[in-house]
Formats: sequence, C-alpha cells, structure tokens
Amino acid sequence: MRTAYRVQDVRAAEAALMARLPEGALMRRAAAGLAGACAGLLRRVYGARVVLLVGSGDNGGDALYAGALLARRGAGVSAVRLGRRVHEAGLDALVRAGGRVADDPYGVLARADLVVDGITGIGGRGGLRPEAVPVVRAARESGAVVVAVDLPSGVDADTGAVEGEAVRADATVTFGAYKPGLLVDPAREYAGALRLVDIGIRDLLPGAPELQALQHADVARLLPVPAAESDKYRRGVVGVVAGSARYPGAAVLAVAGALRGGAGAVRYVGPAGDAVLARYPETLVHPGPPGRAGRVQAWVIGPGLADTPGVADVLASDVPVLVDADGLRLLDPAAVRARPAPTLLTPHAGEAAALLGTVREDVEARRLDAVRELAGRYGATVLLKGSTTLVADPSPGVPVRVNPTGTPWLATAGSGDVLSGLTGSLLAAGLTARDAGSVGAYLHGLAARRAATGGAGVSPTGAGAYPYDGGRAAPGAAGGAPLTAHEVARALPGAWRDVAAAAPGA
Ligand SMILES: NC(=O)C1=CN([C@@H]2O[C@H](COP(=O)(O)OP(=O)(O)OC[C@H]3O[C@@H](n4cnc5c(N)ncnc54)[C@H](OP(=O)(O)O)[C@@H]3O)[C@@H](O)[C@H]2O)[C@@H](O)CC1
Ligand SMILES: [K+]
Repeated sequence: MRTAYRVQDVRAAEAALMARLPEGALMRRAAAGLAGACAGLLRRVYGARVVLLVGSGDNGGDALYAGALLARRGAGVSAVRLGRRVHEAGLDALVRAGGRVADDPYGVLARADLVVDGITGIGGRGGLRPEAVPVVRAARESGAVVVAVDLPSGVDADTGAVEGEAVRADATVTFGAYKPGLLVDPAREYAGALRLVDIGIRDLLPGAPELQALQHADVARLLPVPAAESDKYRRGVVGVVAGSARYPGAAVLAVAGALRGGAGAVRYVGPAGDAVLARYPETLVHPGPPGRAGRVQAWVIGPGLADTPGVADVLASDVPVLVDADGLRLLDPAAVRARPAPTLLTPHAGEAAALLGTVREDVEARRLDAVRELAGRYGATVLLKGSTTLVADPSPGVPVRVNPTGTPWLATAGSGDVLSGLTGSLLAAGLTARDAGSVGAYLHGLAARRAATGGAGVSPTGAGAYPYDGGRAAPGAAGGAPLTAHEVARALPGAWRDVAAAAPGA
C-alpha cells in the first residue's frame, strides 16, 4: 500500500529525526537520492548538461547538493536563481564541485539535457511566482527531462490544487513520504513518474496517513473468495435498480459489472428486463418496485434511472446501498443520514458539485476536500470519480483511498454504470463500503487499461500505476486505444485474475 502524509506530519517527523542526527544529514540523504534518480534518467552523467532551478528554501538546497554530486561525476551543472535568497551552503557545495550560477537562464535551458526543479517544495504557497513562469515554460519547451524535487513547484502539497501555472515534471523524486498532491488530481498530472526516497522518517510518521493507494496485493486480500460450502445466496445477491425506457443500456451495463463483482447472483429490478435478459440470461429479473423484488444483500440504484421512482424504497432497506447517477439527484439527504446500514454515493465531479451546492470546477480544483466534505455531510461513504478516483469514509481521521489504476480511456459513456454494478456486487459479497469502493475502482481501472492495450502494458505488480522505469512514462500515457464500457466489463475477469495472482501464497 502506498500512503501519503500531510506537510505538518512530514515536518514533525523530519524535526524529530533531525534532532537526533548531525546537522544537514537529512538534506544529504535527500540530495543523494535525488542525484541517483537524475543519473538514472540521463544516459550518461559525464558531459550531460544539467540546469537547476533554485528557489529560496531547502527545496533549492536539495537541488544544489544534488547538482554538486552530479558535477563531481562530470556533468556540466548551472544553477538558475529564482528566489529572494539561496541555500548558501548548497551553493558553496555546487561551486566547489565545479558548478556555476547561470548568467543567461534561457541560454542554458535551451541546451539542457535535464532540468531539476528546486523552486519550492512543501514550503511553497500559492502557485508559481510571476518571475518563475517564463523560466518554467522555457524548461518545458527545451525538450530536457524535467525532474521535480519533492513536488512539482506550484502545486499544493496537501490538497493537490494547482493555482495558475505549475511545473510539469516527467518525474518527481519525493522525500520521506508521498504528499497527497502527488497522488490526487489536478496536481498528480504535473508530477509524472514518482520515486520515493527513504530518508529515515517512516517510523516517525503518524499511524493514520491522509491517503492510501492500494496495490495489487492489498486488493487481492480484499477480494471475496467463495467458500466450498457457498451457494449463490451465501455469496450474496446484488439488486440492481437501473435503466429506464429512455436508457435501457445503463441497466445492461450495470448488470454487466455486477455479474463480475463476486456476488452469487444479480437481481435486476426495472423496466429494462428484456434488454438485460437478451444479453445476460443468468440475471434474475423483476419489474419492481424494489421492495417487492425479493431479498438482496446490497442494492445499486441510479444508472440511467431517469425519474423512475425507487430511491426512497431502496434507502429504506436495511442492507448496504450504492447510489449513482440519477439516483443522486433523487436522494433525500435526511434519509441517507438516517440509514443504519452503509450507504455508498458514487458521484462524478458534476454530481458532487450538485450535492454540495457548488460548481463542477470547484470540486475539480479541490477534490480531496470535496470528497471529505460530502462524506461528512451525508454520513455516507463517497466515491468521487475521476482520473484519480477518491473514496472517503464518513468518519473523520480515516484515510481517504485514492485509486492509482485510472486511465483517461475510462472517460467513456457507460463506464460509470459498469463501476456501479461491480462495486455493488462487492458490497453484496460482504466488503465494507470503503473497501468495495476502492476495490471496485481498482479493478475497473485495471480492466480499462487491459481493454485499452489489448491486455498488454499493464504491470502485474501494481507498480505500473506510478511508472518509474527511468523513462518518461506517466499514468495515462501508457498508450492504448479507445474502448467501450462493454469492453471494460469484459476485461474485468482478467483484471481480477491479475490481482488475485498477487495474493500472498497465490
Ligand atoms: N526539513 C527537512 O529536514 C528536509 C527538507 N527537505 C527539503 O526541504 C523542502 C522544504 O524546504 P522549506 O521549508 O525551506 O520550503 P521550500 O519548499 O523550499 O520553500 C520555502 C521558500 O520558498 C519561498 N516561496 C514560498 N512560496 C513560493 C512560491 N509560490 N514561489 C516561489 N517561492 C516561494 C519562500 O521564501 P521567500 O522567497 O518568500 O523568501 C519560502 O521560504 C522540502 O520540500 C524538501 O525538498 C529535504 O531536504 C529533506 C529534509
Ligand atoms: K520542486
């Protein structure tokens, strides 16, 4: 499992460790890790042209010490000063190693092989300052590999917000712990491939991180496995209330997901029974209302529902309920809060904005805050869809889960319907709402990657989600081809097998 910690927690852990270590030891560890990563990104260090963008603080200090190490290995290293101050000891080290301060930033950037962004790290406030903007643009346009130190400068470490412009890195080398902004959009997009350098603070961080990103082995442990004596009812029945005369396809896609989510049977309730049966004859079909359809262990309601009634009926049940799409528009917040059984809401940014009484752009700009706020307000688990899907528990202090397997190819009609069915099925099979949401999102993303790439190009270790292979690959840039929601559903069993193979002892 990858975890991310807030700046205040990282700083507290660093302070506790620094008190026990000689002066400068932590920065030397950070710089050594950074220089090693830079060397790995250069074909050859000797003779390579490296430009350091150096801000006022210790982030610039890291860049300068790493630059000194590269200069000692024969790189030509130039520092571009962008702050009001500079880390003097770091600058001394660079100059002693043969590096220099650039008189012509644009000239050295135009010839650079590698640019090290040390403008700001966890001490940065607001976006990039105006004087840094043209320099950062020149770095990007130079064609050099851009490596961010700790964080891409200009992104907010704790929230993942990006105000104005920020550095777009090919890779980010971060110290001690991931920061939330490295894993959550929009900042995640700026970070490129991630590498974590251990500087020894791990045991000094608090027990509960701010964020958790599951990997294959974590998901494998959570997958429902039928016992020898299981029958379809013991494995769980998921009820799917979806589709309408206008949108029968949503019912078919939600059922397609539900059939691949581990429940023993899928009960479809609604007007699209014929369309569902034509594609999936194994489905149990009932015209409704849900209260009369028979016993289920979890409900999914919402995809393609239009204005079909049923939401109140389902919310009144005593089993876990997943509400998506049109269901979100029709739900009564008081009824959600009053439920004794778990509720999982699965909005995209626009639906989340409607639930919060704000606009979509606001949710997209501060996804982590928005998902926590929604979960608190509704007393429900909330899965906020997006390229970095988030799952928040209603109890404060429980880490938010961030899904690492998303791909831009998933932004296709009907893929959310598949996710609803899949996740509801995991709920029926007995997973908690938080686990069902994070496992559902993980499998769904992985299935989309498999479908988009024809099964290739997906790392079975889960490391592929944040590729760091010495190259420039970033999530979503993994290649692939357009896909349909049906293809995502069809790729789910393969994704499931990939993940299950990572289980300890599998
Ligand atoms: N602590 C440790 O042991 C270790 C820390 N480590 C490293 O230190 C980093 C944190 O260092 P930090 O605290 O000095 O903050 P940092 O991010 O360099 O920026 C601070 C200065 O930048 C300025 N500034 C602010 N906003 C700005 C903006 N928008 N645009 C431009 N400038 C802006 C502002 O100064 P001002 O210019 O206002 O005088 C502010 O004082 C951390 O990310 C990691 O890399 C590692 O070596 C491991 C050990
Ligand atoms: K930086």
